[in-house]
Amino acid sequence: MVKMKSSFLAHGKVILIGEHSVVYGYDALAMPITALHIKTTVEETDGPVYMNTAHYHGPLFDAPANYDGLKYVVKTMMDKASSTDNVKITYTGEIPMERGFGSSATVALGTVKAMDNYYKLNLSNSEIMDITNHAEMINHGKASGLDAATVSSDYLVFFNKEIGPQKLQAKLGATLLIMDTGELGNTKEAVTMVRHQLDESVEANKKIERLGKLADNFKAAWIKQDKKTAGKIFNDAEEILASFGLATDKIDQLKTIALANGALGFKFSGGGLGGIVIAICDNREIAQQIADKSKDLISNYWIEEV
Ligand SMILES: C[C@@](O)(CCO)CC(=O)[O-]
Repeated sequence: MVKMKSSFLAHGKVILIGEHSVVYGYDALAMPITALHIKTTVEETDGPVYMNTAHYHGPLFDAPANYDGLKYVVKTMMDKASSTDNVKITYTGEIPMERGFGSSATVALGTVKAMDNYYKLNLSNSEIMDITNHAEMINHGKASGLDAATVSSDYLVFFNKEIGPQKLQAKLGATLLIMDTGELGNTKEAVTMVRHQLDESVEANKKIERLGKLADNFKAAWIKQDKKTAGKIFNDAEEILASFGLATDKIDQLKTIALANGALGFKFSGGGLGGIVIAICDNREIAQQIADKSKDLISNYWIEEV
C-alpha cells in the first residue's frame, strides 16, 4: 500500500543567554524564531533512502559525516517502524546553517516528526525529544538539549539540563536586533574548545559558573522589564564568551558599532566562532540604525520585539 506523504514545519531559535554554560548544567534562556523555518517532507521511493536539501542531493547513507545526526534519526525511525521500504526526505525553506539558529536541531526534529506521522508511530513527546537530542549529540559532540527544546517550543524557554524547558511568559519591553555575520560558526569545535579549557583551568570553570549566574540575573532583569540591566548582562556575557576565544574580528567590530550607536548590550548567540549576534535596543529606530551602520559586515538581519 502506498503511504501518504508527510510533512512537518519546524522553526529556528536564538539563545538569549547561557550558551556553553548550559552544557555544564547552568540555566539558559532561548526563544523560537518563527520567521525562519524548514519544512521536512517524507515520501516513498523505489531507490535507496534519499535526501534532498539545498546542500546535498543523493543517497542519505552516502552523505558526508556532517549528516551523521540525520542518518541516525532516519535509521532509528525506520527501525521503530520495522520498515524495509525506503523513503525520500526533502527539506525546503531556509534557516542559515551553522549560524546559531539551531538548523541542525530543526531538521532533526522535523525529520522525527514527519517520519513519526508517515509511519503512524505515535511516539510520545519524550521519545521524540530523545531522538532529536541524540542527533544533536552526534552533531555537536556534547549537547545540552537547549536547541532541541527551543525549536520544538512556541514560547520563550527557560532551560536547565536537569529540569528541562519551562515556559517564561514575561516580556522585556525591548527590541532585539539579530545580525548574521555570514561567517559559519562551528558548534562542535566551539564546544570542544571550551571543554578543553575547563579540563585545564580552574579559572575557566569559574568563568562558566559566572556565565550561568548571568543567565539567572538576566532572567530576573527580563521579568522586571529592566532592559538597561539586561543589556549590561549581555555585555558581561560577551566578555566571558570572548575570553574563551569564541568571538571573531567581525563579531568584535559589530559590537563596537552596536554599542557606539545606542545598543544597551551586545553578545553573540549560539556556539560562536561566527554566526549570529544580538543587540538589545531600546526601540526599533535604534535597532534599524545599528543594522544600517553594520550593513557592510552582515549578510542579513532581523528585528524582533520582545
Ligand atoms: C553551545 C551550545 O550551548 C549552544 C549551541 O546552539 C551547545 C548546547 O547547548 O548544546
